[in-house]
Amino acid sequence: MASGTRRRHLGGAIRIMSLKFENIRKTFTEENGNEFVVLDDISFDVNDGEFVSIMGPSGCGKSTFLNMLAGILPVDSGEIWYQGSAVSPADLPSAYIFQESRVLNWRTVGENIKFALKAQGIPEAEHEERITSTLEMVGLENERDNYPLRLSGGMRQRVGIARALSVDPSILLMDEPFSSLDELTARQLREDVLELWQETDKTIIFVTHDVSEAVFLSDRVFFFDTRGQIFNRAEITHERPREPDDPELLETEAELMETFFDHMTAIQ
Ligand SMILES: Nc1ncnc2c1ncn2[C@@H]1O[C@H](COP(=O)(O)OP(=O)(O)OP(=O)(O)O)[C@@H](O)[C@H]1O
Repeated sequence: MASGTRRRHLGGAIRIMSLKFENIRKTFTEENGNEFVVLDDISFDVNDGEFVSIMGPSGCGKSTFLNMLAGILPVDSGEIWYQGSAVSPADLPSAYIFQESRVLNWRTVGENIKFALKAQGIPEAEHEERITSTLEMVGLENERDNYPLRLSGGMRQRVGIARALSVDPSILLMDEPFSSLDELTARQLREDVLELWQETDKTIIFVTHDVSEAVFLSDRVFFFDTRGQIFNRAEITHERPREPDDPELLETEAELMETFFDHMTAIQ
């Protein structure tokens, strides 16, 4: 993947708020009929081309939030604004990258991407170019005719990324995409995703429960708690490119973890 230069979104001259969530609320009903609140009054905005992470403990509603943005789950109440208009999730130009790549094992890598292109109604005439270019972007140009089960976990996740990129979404929704990979592979993929982000200028909303991953990747990190609220909005101002083991990044991680534990203890 080629390296690219990138404007800085935060603190730089260009800062366009494109996506806004207002008072998003979600409840589920338990088997006994009791309703419980998963997300309560979630409000934040995301700048065009920004990399934001949603961080929080297991069960705090991170995936639920992303699933609502993807239209997989209905939003109970609240509004989503995109480029100045109130929209429904179906109107968001987004693509989802799941924790498990969710590729179709009985189709080749190329066919998996074609499947996504057809599902999105992309004209047939564009398929060839899109398949070729997105496989090149993720370094899988030689695997087009291979089947996913013959690929490593990291490569399968790259197929998932290529499939998402192939429909050219403005917004990428990523739900713990590297959590099932070994740390070396995850590190490589984090760097590759950052390069792709820099080259393509996508807006990324990334869910993780790993604070070091959030700090390494993000412009801002929104911390959700078990009451379904945002309790910390952290701007990560470290220069890019970043090194995962940079002592300054580690210091930021430690500070955020302390804030996190203090808060979780306080609300227990
Ligand atoms: N469809 C559903 N029906 C009922 N309850 C649900 C449903 N989906 C999620 N939940 C519950 O909502 C809560 C939030 O789940 P969610 O998967 O969003 O959490 P999460 O923060 O992504 O957790 P993790 O990091 O473990 O993936 C959990 O208590 C979960 O059991």
